Amino acid sequence: MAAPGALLVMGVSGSGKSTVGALLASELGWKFYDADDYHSEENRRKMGKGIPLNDQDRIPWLCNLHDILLRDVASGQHVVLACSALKKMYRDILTQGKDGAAPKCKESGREAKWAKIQLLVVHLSGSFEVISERLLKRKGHFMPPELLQSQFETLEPPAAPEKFIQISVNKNVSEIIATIMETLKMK
Ligand SMILES: Nc1ncnc2c1ncn2[C@@H]1O[C@H](COP(=O)(O)OP(=O)(O)O)[C@@H](O)[C@H]1O
Ligand SMILES: O=C(O)[C@H](O)[C@@H](O)[C@H](O)[C@H](O)COP(=O)(O)O
Repeated sequence: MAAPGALLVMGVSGSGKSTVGALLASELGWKFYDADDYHSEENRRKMGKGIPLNDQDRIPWLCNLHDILLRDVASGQHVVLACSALKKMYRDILTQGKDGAAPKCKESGREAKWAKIQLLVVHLSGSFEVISERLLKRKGHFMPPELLQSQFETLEPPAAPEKFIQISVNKNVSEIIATIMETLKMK
């Protein structure tokens, strides 16, 4: 795989995407996007009420993120995106835009350009017990811990041909960052 232009840090709520993604971007000098910041008010309200999002809620959000990434990567900017991206279809929308969401992504005509972009997926993986414990301690976040079960049910871990690495959330943040940096050096 050629050096990735974009890196997706994915996983269920509370797996450490925002923490790891922000630190990693700062270490690499890459631009950082946290997908949490791009949810509509409606999506936030829904999650806040303890109702899991469905495909319909997530597709426009993912298309918007795709458009943002496409614009950056096309201009030579390297990016780290922290995003749940729980299903394979969601990751396909992030990378290809059009696939699975043809009429909804504004930039869908440009996927030929995107096809050349290398995306490395970093899956932060852990047990329900460890992650729920972290969520119960986390303060000031709109996502209620009760939604974690549905996140695990929705999760489709990345698999070949996706370019991915899986890292255990049991490692501390520095170890996780070091593993990702090592992987990037080998690309
Ligand atoms: N590897 C880790 N080890 C211990 N605690 C972590 C680790 N990664 C994240 N945390 C903590 O777990 C909580 C959830 O992390 P966060 O980055 O908000 O996850 P996400 O963005 O996936 O929802 C935060 O309180 C964070 O400080
Ligand atoms: O796809 C979704 O259902 C949401 O994106 C969700 O997975 C995400 O986790 C929330 O944005 C909460 O934010 P945290 O992941 O930071 O808890």
